[in-house]
Amino acid sequence: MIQAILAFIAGLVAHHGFFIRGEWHLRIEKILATHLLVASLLVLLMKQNTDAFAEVFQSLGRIIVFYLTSLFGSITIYRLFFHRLSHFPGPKLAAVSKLWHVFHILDSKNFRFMQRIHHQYGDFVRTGPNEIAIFHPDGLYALDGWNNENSKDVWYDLLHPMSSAIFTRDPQDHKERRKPWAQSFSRKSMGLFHPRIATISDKLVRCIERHEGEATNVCETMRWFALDIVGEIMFGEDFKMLDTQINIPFTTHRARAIAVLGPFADALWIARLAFVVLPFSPRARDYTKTVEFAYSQIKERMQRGPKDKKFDMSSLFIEEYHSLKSSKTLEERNNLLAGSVVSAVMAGSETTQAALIATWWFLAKYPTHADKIRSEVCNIDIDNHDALAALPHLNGVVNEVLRLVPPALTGTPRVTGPNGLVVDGTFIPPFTKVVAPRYVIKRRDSAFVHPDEFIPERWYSRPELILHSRAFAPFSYGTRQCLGKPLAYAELRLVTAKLVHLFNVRFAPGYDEDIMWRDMRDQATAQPGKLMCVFERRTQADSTVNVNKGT
Ligand code: HEM
Repeated sequence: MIQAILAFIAGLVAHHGFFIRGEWHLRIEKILATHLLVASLLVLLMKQNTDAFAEVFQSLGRIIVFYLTSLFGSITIYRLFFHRLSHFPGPKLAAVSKLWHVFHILDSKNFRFMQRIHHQYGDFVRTGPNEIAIFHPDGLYALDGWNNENSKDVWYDLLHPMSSAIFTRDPQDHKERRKPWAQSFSRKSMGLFHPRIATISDKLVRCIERHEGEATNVCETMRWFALDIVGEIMFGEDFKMLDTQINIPFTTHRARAIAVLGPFADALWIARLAFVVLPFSPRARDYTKTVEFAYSQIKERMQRGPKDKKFDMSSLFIEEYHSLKSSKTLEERNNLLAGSVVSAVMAGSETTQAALIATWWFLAKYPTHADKIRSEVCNIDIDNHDALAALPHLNGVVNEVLRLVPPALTGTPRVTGPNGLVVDGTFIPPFTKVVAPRYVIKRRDSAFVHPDEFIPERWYSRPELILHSRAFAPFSYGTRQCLGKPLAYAELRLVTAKLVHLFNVRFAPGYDEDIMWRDMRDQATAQPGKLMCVFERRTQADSTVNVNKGT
């Protein structure tokens, strides 16, 4: 009996003395080890009083049951009735444990799940024990707008111990780490990159021409393009995927590694626990291989120097690596270098790839928009980025795609500052995890008229269809906004303009156009489902038809 009482008290102490305070996701190994150690000590102690192992393990089992009952009982009661978020609406089980959310998004469809939650519970919903999802159109600005006090959530320890501008949670470090990225995408650097992006877009054209008139796997082709661009910009040399039309092994490892993020991104400790317990599991190996690939590329680049003396992002990361020699250890610098490369490869390809796939879905579905772009590009130099940036319909299409399929579908969680956060009169207490699900917010009818419809004109000739411009923000706001935005826009404009100019596009015969939506996964970035299209080279006659139609 005394054992049971002590175990019960230990459960209460563990909750109120430890788990209720601070962050534990990075100490999961220690928590596990400590519990195993205590259990072993208990076995040794009990073994002194009896020789019967069965009796010892029976007692241990009883202690564990009492300990866990009191620990989780205390957690449940506290979270349901005494937590400062208990007055927010939301599913009761979500308030008790994040596992409830994880269970509902095992299919990696968090963006759809969040939409259902919003419809059921409104603008501010408790989606986790210490988490509020903000669906109000002001949500994105409230999280990242200028002068906000919010910080990055534990999600950003995803690559720990690796780090980068994207993943560092320390505001001062973040400021410093942004510098090489900002320089990479400055006007001057972009001026050097534009001709190289144009060269790779020509490779894309040739790649599509090889399958002209046949069904093209758009997801695969756009993945090759996006990764070849990253290779070129990052290392001064593309991965030759458009040339060979073969996936490098990295793509498979990466796809399997990020699949873990679909259900577990918001419960990072589960993924960490699984990696600790099963370090040789296929998923853990995929993650390791993904990181190893990125690291091997940068090490090779360090040894060989810049390719043909071309400027690349690596030169800035390598410069940063050397400049930190006196302030960081070798291990820290290696972790920063590897983290920066992994971040660049992921952020630079997964996002644009998703937007490009969605672009071809919309243009195959609504060919009149392709015609409108054609009429804009027929008299300009398509490789001239400034000229493309000035075309209203082209940019309307790009923005409308980013609105309806934001490459960061949900994500970018924050923690409110010491003064909490007020959004539309609702006070969210200090140190609460907050998330503003992009996909849902961008489809709110209080933000956009006919929110589910594809209307590129809203971005130039029909501004009355935008009710709440702050709900857009596909690249986020403020000091944490996307640094790759100039590169992303350059790719999206150029590929859309060039392919539309040269090809007619339609869905492949027999292709079910719902598949891209139905199979879309939310794995930190959007992973659209399969898209099969036919690209047919345009002839002079096509152009004449369009001119006659006045498109
Ligand atoms: C359509 C394409 C893209 C979209 C929609 C997009 C979106 C975003 C968003 C929403 C964030 C904020 C993330 C957060 O707070 O955690 C972000 C950050 C970032 N993105 Fe992008 N991105 C795109 C392309 C790119 C590209 C091509 C690169 C460069 C290789 C890039 C580099 C970055 C970096 C470095 C950050 C971190 C900024 C910071 O925290 O200071 N992105 N992006």
